[in-house]
Amino acid sequence: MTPLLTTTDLCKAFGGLRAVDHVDFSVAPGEVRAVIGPNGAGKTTFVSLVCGRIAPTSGTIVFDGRDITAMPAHERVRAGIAYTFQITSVFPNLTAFDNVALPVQRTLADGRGSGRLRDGVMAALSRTGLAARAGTPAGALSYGHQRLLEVAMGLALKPRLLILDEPTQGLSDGEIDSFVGLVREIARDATVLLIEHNMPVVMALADRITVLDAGKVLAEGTPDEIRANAQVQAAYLGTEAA
Ligand SMILES: Nc1ncnc2c1ncn2[C@@H]1O[C@H](COP(=O)(O)OP(=O)(O)OP(=O)(O)O)[C@@H](O)[C@H]1O
Repeated sequence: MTPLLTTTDLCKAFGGLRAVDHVDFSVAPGEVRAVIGPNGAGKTTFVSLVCGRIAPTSGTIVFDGRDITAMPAHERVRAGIAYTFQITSVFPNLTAFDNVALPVQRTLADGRGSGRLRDGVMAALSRTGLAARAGTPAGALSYGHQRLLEVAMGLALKPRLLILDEPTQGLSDGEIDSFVGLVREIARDATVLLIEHNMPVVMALADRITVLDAGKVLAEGTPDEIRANAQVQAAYLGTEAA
């Protein structure tokens, strides 16, 4: 199957530090791919290169058959890549509805119809379980709901590739369970790239896992293969995956 996303020999250096170091990476359409690794392994830098927030030092990125290495971030959004940030990035003074309306407007390039805008916003809020909170200012939502609102903002773009950077950080156990259900639902019509430290979430959701360590791909495989990989255990998993 033709991959949806491929990086070839992708590198990002910050001065002398190789944050992403010759990464060859490929994701099939429809896959949920987890990217794991110790703090500072280069996970956020890697997905920032994919979504265009930062430019690579060298290497290429191909999305859906197109070389997007030099494409500006906003065009990548239009091409179907959505990224939810590690740090809460909602506008606290706007309602949940208005936060989601911002990205929905981008998908309605012809600017037609407030009905379509409302439908698009409410669809994204409903999928994330936030429909009843449409009128609440985002800053008044719980932390967990603000994280879900970010996912709703990403979903509103109708992405083909949704990148979630540590989405369960700060969520309660109950919120994490609903989040796992939400990602399964999202994965029915989008490819998901998930950076996640919570190993039970990774093992529950990922079709395949890529392990980064010091900017390089240390291992790649199914959850079972990664769990059984001695090198990964030594570098990262420890007892967490037990
Ligand atoms: N803008 C920057 N300037 C300089 N160094 C940076 C910059 N961004 C990241 N780094 C460094 O690059 C390395 C990789 O960082 P990155 O945030 O990608 O790791 P990570 O795997 O996402 O870590 P974490 O799990 O802690 O979020 C780290 O050593 C970090 O300090």
